Amino acid sequence: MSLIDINQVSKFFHKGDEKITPLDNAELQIDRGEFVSLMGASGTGKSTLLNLIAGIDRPTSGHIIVDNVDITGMSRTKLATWRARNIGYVFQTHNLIPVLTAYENIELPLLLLPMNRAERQRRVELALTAVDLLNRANHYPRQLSGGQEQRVGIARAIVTDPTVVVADEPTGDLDSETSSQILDLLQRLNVELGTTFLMATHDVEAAAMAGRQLKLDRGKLIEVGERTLVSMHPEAS
Ligand SMILES: Nc1ncnc2c1ncn2[C@@H]1O[C@H](COP(=O)(O)OP(=O)(O)OP(=O)(O)O)[C@@H](O)[C@H]1O
Repeated sequence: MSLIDINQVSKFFHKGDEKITPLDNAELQIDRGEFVSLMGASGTGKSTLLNLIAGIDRPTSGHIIVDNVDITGMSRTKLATWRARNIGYVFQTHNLIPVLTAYENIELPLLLLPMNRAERQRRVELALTAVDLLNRANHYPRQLSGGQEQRVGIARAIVTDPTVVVADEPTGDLDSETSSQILDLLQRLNVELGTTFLMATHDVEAAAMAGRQLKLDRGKLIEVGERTLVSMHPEAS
């Protein structure tokens, strides 16, 4: 069975008299260890899809199953706990807390889990090492470059070893050189840690580096091009 199963999912919004349908009986299956990119014109519903998979929003109809758990009918409280364990979220603007150091920002999601301090420290140091920022652990966001801030955002997303990392325009705020460094980092984490990624992007080159490319068009998810082996972690089943 797939790691993520989007089963006949629809999502409607009402804007005044207008009914908006970002997802219309959409179908998608993602396997463990895949790196999937998601393109689509502005306003087609990419963020909506990521938010549904992350349990931040709920579908109007259909089912979302993540790692054998149907999250569609979960209560808000259960969903919050589930999200803390299973979802890493990378934002366009990294959303770091300015009064916390890089270390403390990365530690934050672990405080929601039953975990002692020593284990938290071990995980934060591993995540800092993974994004090559161990020497910036005690810096505040304002003391970091844009690319470093995004690397802290990525470390915060992977620190819980989540089932899936959703990334919404992770390079949208960065210059092209820093963008390609961030994309290299995401790809390395996918290969080395086996992390499953779903990344929404407007950047054709960023999308192309994923092993599997999707496009969201009129409420449906369409496969673009061939699926390559790069999208599959060698140890993934
Ligand atoms: N909470 C909401 N209430 C009403 N309409 C919404 C809500 N959230 C999103 N929408 C609408 O749903 C559509 C899809 O929005 P979404 O942000 O998912 O698109 P997107 O593809 O991520 O866009 P972009 O590439 O510009 O970030 C848009 O028309 C948006 O205005």
